[in-house]
Amino acid sequence: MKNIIEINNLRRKYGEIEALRGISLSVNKGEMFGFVGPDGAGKTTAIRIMCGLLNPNEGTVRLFEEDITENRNAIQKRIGYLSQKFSLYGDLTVDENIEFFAEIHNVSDYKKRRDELLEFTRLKPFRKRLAEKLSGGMKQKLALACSLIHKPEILFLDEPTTGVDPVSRRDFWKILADLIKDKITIVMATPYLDEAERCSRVAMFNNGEIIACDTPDNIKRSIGMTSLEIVCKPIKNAYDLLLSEINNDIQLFGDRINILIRNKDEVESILKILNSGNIEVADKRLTEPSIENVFMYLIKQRK
Ligand SMILES: Nc1ncnc2c1ncn2[C@@H]1O[C@H](COP(=O)(O)OP(=O)(O)OP(=O)(O)O)[C@@H](O)[C@H]1O
Repeated sequence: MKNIIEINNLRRKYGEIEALRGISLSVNKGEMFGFVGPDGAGKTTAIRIMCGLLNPNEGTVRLFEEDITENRNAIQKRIGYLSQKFSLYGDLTVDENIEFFAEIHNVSDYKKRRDELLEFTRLKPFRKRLAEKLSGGMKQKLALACSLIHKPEILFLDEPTTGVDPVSRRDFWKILADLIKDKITIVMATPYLDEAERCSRVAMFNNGEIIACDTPDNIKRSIGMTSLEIVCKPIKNAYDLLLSEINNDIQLFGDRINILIRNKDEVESILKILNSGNIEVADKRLTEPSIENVFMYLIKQRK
């Protein structure tokens, strides 16, 4: 089985709102597949339909080569879902939360699995702690452990690291990398474009559509642009000046400006413009565009 997930032409409306406008994609077994895009782009709706929790208005979902509408119960036993609203029980301990989810999933012989998961998520020292007393990062790791108790073959994660501090995020990603080594397939929605870079493939969602779907490297190459990064000051003046003088895609990141250029000859004319505005350029370099650059570029192209 190559494609463990196949969705075809999914459409879903909420009243007048078209949350999904005919999306299709397939996920290979063992992939770490990312759904990226702004709030409201349709990522959660797509995941809920793929988990069989919401029906589409049109289109099909096949998991493990079977149609979800025909085999919902059997398929749901083989998948895990960590939703944005996944709720732990604050008045239960770490151990008791996992036990509770084991019961929900009818896992009777759960103790060995629980120990493995606590080891795996490095939560063992905290097993007797009430869930409400855990840090944000630990809560997410416990939620992940709960959604893995029944050994799912596909794991759907909806923004699992939103609001989690950077160190815990890194820790969480190490755990996900171990899951991939164990041949679990992961589909993960994330608003963080740096997380998208860690996925084997990415679907970029915008306004209910998929505007690009490929490896991060191929997506970056696909636009045929280079990123010119300039460190200069006063940065705001430089940004305003460039916006008024050139039509390129320009983004401001702290003390640097990123400009997408098609042709290296453009560098000279951009530097001339900055010079004419008495902008002091401390550094400049050409890099491949970031996923964020590309995403903004693709969205603008469609407007
Ligand atoms: N239950 C609902 N009723 C009405 N509209 C909804 C409902 N759920 C989602 N929507 C709308 O459908 C669109 C897609 O939402 P969805 O939650 O799938 O996007 P998302 O990319 O996951 O964003 P977020 O990260 O904010 O959840 C949005 O316009 C949203 O407001």
